[in-house]
Amino acid sequence: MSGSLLTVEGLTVEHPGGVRALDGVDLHLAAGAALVLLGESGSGKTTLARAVLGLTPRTGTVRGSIRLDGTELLGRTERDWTRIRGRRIGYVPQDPSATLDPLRRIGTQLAEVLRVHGLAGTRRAARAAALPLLAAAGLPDPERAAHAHPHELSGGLRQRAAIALAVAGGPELLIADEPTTALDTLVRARVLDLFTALRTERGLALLLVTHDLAAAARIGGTAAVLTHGRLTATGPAEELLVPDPARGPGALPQSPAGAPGNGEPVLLPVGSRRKVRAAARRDGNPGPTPHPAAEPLPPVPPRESSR
Ligand SMILES: Nc1ncnc2c1ncn2[C@@H]1O[C@H](COP(=O)(O)OP(=O)(O)OP(=O)(O)O)[C@@H](O)[C@H]1O
Repeated sequence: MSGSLLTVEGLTVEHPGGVRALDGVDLHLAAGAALVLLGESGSGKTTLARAVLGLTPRTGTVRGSIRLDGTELLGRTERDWTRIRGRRIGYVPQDPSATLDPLRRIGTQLAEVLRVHGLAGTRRAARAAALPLLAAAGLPDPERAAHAHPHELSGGLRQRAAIALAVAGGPELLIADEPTTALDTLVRARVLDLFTALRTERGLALLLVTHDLAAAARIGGTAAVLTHGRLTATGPAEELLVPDPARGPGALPQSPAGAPGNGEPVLLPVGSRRKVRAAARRDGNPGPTPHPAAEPLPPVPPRESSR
């Protein structure tokens, strides 16, 4: 597919014990675009994100193709991956402590990424370059954040620091795996908006893994649904996620299932939205199975403070 930055074709991943976590998955993500990967627990979302990062466990088997800008990623050596991860593909995990070293200052960690990828010649230049990165990630006081150890920041700011680390190498693709699950509602909205800002300002493509439909709606772009390792729906987020008419235009999707406006978002198979909504109006048919409830996210909130 022309214009595709990430192309996944026929991706099948088997874990030991014959667990087929992914089964013939095809996905495309254009440069600068957003793809939200939805699915219930165990549907294979993390397996897919990890496969794109070259992190499938050695005991697993991977078949198919994963191409970044036309270059095959499957079968790369660990040495190749050290140049791809961080530099071409950034990664934001659910828990920022998975990428932030608790014993080192955040500025030092950012400076190291910049130097490893040849983006700053000297330690001093790297430390100076870390500050605009922290500012771009929405840290209100970049100097303070650079001098802080991770535990000195609030959860939301720590996740922002992890995002700064993920984009420090100037990747074209950012993979975020449930990056807001551990955050409270307000902070969650701010961090999601940061991903959108990074896309528009830096042209980053975003692959967001989540089971949170409100988060998916806030990110927009294309949504893809995994069910037991297979892709069961894909299309524009606004087509797959049903907005609640009772809440007015621009409101986050709410489920018409059972009781309209009951606070539960709902995901519809591609092409069925009109049919299902008509049926729901006609006879109270609950329609498709709702995904786990997600709190509605607030509109553009102010920035969080340092602590
Ligand atoms: N290392 C592993 N060894 C064996 N089975 C695994 C391994 N990792 C994942 N699985 C299995 O693969 C399937 C998909 O798991 P995966 O973690 O990708 O799902 P998920 O959609 O990300 O779930 P969650 O939302 O709970 O994180 C599950 O059945 C899981 O138990």
